[in-house]
Amino acid sequence: MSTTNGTASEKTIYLGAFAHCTSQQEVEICEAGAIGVDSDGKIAFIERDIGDIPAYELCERQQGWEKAKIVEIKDQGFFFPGFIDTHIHASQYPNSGIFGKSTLLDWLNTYTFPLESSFTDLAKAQRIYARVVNRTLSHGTTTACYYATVHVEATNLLSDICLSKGQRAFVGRVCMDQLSPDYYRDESAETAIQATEACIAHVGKIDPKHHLITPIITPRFAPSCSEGCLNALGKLAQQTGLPIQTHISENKSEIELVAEMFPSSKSYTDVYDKAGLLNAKTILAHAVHLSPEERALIRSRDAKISHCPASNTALTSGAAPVRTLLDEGLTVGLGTDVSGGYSPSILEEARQAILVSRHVAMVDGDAAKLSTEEALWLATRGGAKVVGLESRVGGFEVGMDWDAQMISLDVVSEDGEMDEAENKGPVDVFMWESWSDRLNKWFYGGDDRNTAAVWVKGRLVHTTPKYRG
Ligand SMILES: Nc1nc2[nH]cnc2c(=O)[nH]1
Ligand SMILES: [Zn+2]
Repeated sequence: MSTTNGTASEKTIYLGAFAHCTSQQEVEICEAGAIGVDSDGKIAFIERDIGDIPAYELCERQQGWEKAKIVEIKDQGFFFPGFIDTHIHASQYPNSGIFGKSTLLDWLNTYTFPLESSFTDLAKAQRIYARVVNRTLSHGTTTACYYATVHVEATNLLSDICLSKGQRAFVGRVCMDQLSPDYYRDESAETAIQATEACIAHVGKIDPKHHLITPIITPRFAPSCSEGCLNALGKLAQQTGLPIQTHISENKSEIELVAEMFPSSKSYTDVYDKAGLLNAKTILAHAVHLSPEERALIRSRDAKISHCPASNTALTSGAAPVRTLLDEGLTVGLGTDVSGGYSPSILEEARQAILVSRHVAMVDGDAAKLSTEEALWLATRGGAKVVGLESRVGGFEVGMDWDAQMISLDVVSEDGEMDEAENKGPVDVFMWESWSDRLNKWFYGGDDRNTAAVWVKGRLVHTTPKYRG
């Protein structure tokens, strides 16, 4: 069950344990915390050790907070920052898990283009987009970078749905004027630009200051865009200052194709750079097979990378060298890449990042291994940097927005029996675990049953029966 509170938030104090990343290697866990969130959704104060002070006393201690609402973690759980999905195709959600043994280029033709082309049907778009936003919220995703389709009306609908359900979103109308089948492509570079401008104008009407929704310029990937289209989108990005998202260096056949199609460019990365599409607001998904020169170019432009390990494994694209990317100073976040990736969960993606890093380590050595802390950092602070919101979301600090999830863990009964009446989560706590153990048990074993409630900018956007606010 999911209920939402569409009203403006009231002053609220969140009581109980909380955890968040304080650096790429460190998670701070406070066992008895109190976080005050003002009616504008911003964190006003954080107390790290309230001991057993009763809630009413805490309210009286903070001037102006006497009448604050209290939301308390009553069982074994903790507050955690909302997840940031830096790369997800909302339109492909119905195909999650359906990819067989395909690889990128045949997967696009077999599964993806037929589904995306059907978004002329607005009733279908409404149903799918409502579901994917509900589903990602239920997994704790408070910010998502969405690819929609080429269709203006359906893309605008996705923006409307994110706004009404309260999810922070970057919404991209997909541009593709060559190579895809006739039934699914932009007629020309000019129509691709006009359609993109129409989607930007729509967001300008529903959320003019981009409080929650931001349009994002979206050339699908180099092979599906003519040079004219890439150049025009680069110009549009420069004129509007809007962010850009695209795919890069995902699959070896794709890279060969780019080399054939753009012979005057030095590399895949150079294609985007020449078109003015490589800057500090560019999000490049995959980045599996980049050369050292390409990584240096990306770094010099301060462009960002969305690591999509589940998709890279499912489509046999390769294992991205995340340790190398991080060591070279590139900014990295996580992307589910639904439906190249099979899951809408960033927690699952973080686990996959760890497992893929183990496979890289089996070839390149132990230094490639990511830790739980690093994967959680990629899922929160790293993602926030990728989308340019690192001062607002991704952690708990005074002045940041309350984009958060309440994680709830179940305690095993004395006799070990399961109470079938309750919708128990998959993580069992025996009460001998340290807080770090609990965090790891959630990380490796948890799912959306453990996400009791979710807030964006202080607004409650998802709850389960486990939430007792
Ligand atoms: N994973 C993935 N790669 C792409 N490259 C171009 N389009 C796509 C897509 O939809 N998914
Ligand atoms: Zn993708």
